[in-house]
Amino acid sequence: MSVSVAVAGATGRLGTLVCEVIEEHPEFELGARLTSRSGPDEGGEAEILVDVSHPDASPGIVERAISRGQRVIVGTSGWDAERLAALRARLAELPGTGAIVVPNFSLGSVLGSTLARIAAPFYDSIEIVEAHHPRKVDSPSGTAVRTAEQMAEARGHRTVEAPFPEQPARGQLIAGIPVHSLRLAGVVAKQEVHLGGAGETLTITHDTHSNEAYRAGIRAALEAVTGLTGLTVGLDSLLGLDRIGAAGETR
Ligand SMILES: NC(=O)C1=CN([C@@H]2O[C@H](COP(=O)(O)OP(=O)(O)OC[C@H]3O[C@@H](n4cnc5c(N)ncnc54)[C@H](OP(=O)(O)O)[C@@H]3O)[C@@H](O)[C@H]2O)C=CC1
Ligand SMILES: O=C(O)C1=N[C@H](C(=O)O)C[C@H](O)C1
Repeated sequence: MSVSVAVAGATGRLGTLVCEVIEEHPEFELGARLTSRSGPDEGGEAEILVDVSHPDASPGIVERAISRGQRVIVGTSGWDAERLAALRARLAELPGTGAIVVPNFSLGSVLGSTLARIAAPFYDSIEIVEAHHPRKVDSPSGTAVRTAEQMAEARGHRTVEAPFPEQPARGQLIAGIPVHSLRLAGVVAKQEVHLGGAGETLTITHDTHSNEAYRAGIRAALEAVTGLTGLTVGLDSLLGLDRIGAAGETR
């Protein structure tokens, strides 16, 4: 018997792809296509809820889903460290529940952020530039926020060079790291992490050329979520990337 999945944000760019992945997968069936006009109880009978809606709506959608016992996959942006901490605490109050928040379903993006995390302790000069299509509703991107937070943590929150409160054109500080956002026709999604040291720079760039980049990650999250309890952030642990570069890791 197939597992029923409800999709919040089903009419959107990402939601359309999520519905396609579910419909093509032999183990899942699309239980509900939810939009901004759906009622709070719609889709409640599904075993899994995928939220790919809007950063402002996402916390409410996720709270309703976990409180009725659904496994949850979140692809919506806006889940910064503060929101993640609140969700982790909430899941701990509801034993047996589980959610995975995936800032970026693309393999290359996850690898790029992992490389940035590994490099972060070795440089004191770090900036992130992200570019997206002009219809993106938020900035900076969820991926850039997550990358900055992971890099800051890897640095033990040691500050980067040149704080600049009086110079807004130098970017928005996220976890102490300047982040710059571009919104440009012709772009799908791009992130550059720039690191500077004595006599050298290192740039880690990832380009998303089409939403096809998200397909495999969506499938991986769907296949994993029923077996997860508590909060999982990113595809890192599903890909075995979370331990690479961590203290004590030798591979
Ligand atoms: N994790 C990842 O890899 C990726 C994440 N994203 C993120 O996914 C989210 C959606 O992006 P995208 O598909 O481009 O956005 P779209 O604007 O194309 O679609 C948004 C969807 O959410 C619904 N929606 C909008 N507002 C609300 C609301 N208040 N309550 C419930 N549903 C609502 C819309 O319904 P309606 O049709 O009624 O307006 C629509 O179905 C963004 O946060 C984006 O950053 C995007 C790509 C990849
Ligand atoms: O809105 C988008 O398009 C994307 N949003 C996510 C983000 O905010 O990081 C993921 C990806 O960059 C595409």
